[in-house]
Amino acid sequence: MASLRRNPGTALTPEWFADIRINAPAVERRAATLPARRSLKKEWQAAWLLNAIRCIDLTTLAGDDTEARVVRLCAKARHPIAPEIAEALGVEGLTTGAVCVYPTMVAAAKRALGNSGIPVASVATGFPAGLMPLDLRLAEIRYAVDQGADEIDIVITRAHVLMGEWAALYDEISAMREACGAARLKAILATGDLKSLTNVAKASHVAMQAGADWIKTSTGKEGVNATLPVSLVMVRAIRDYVAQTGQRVGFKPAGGLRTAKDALNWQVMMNEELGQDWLSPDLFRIGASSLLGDIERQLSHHVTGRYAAAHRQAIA
Ligand SMILES: O=C[C@H](O)COP(=O)(O)O
Repeated sequence: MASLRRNPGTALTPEWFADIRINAPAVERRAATLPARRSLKKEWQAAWLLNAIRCIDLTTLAGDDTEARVVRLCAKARHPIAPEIAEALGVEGLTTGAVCVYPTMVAAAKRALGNSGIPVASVATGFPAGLMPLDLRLAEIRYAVDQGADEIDIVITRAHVLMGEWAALYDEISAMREACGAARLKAILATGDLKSLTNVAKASHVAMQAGADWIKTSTGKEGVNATLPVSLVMVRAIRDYVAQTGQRVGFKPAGGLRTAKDALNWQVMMNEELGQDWLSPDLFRIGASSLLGDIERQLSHHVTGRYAAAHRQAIA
């Protein structure tokens, strides 16, 4: 079995990020060109949307989550588009990139996904705020892994970023990575809480130096979650890290990606900033709970020429 990509991390190396100053207006101008700059040809749009589906971490992270809802979510992850649409598009075996749930739902997801090969991601470390003693946060990671989680989406202590306590941030993420064992780690930066794009860039570097396998924008619970400007800053930090270490790190925008157009925009950015390799589930995931519905609607229209009136069974 091919070994999964891991980021070994480095020693904390402040000189690689201490002098970063992000020119926010310039980033915002560049991000604003993405949706307009590249109108994908119609026949290519379907292919890009299918690619987005295989990169989705299909997510339910709600206080009223039930095992039944998780079972329905996993069924959707295994068969994300209607059979007749898949057949018309000549697609077989399409699944989402992963399923993302709370720790106590991991076992149900593992059972429901069976031998599909779809990874289960679990949030942990006191999601979404992370304000718990470190030993309890590490215990939660170990619990999720013991339940069968293949990936752990951790949240960082935002105060470490806001106070510039980079060693403390590095140490906590390193400890979390160790607690993950064989499970891969996604570091949620909660960028909507970080006050500046410069802080987002620095936190991205520290998370990668501490061994994060992906860096992720948001929990989906902040006031502002994934945006194209923030994503641009994070993927450029990844580009710097690859140049500094030769190690590849994945990117996961999460929170508020709802439309097929969002899926196209983020993929155009990934392709233009990092290259085609970053359009694979190993290096790109979209954390989303409702995006798949709009992609399905667009694919159905692509095949039939009309929008499905009553959309397929909702998950929730
Ligand atoms: O990580 C996943 C996010 O919580 C999903 O956010 P969403 O419900 O806005 O798609």
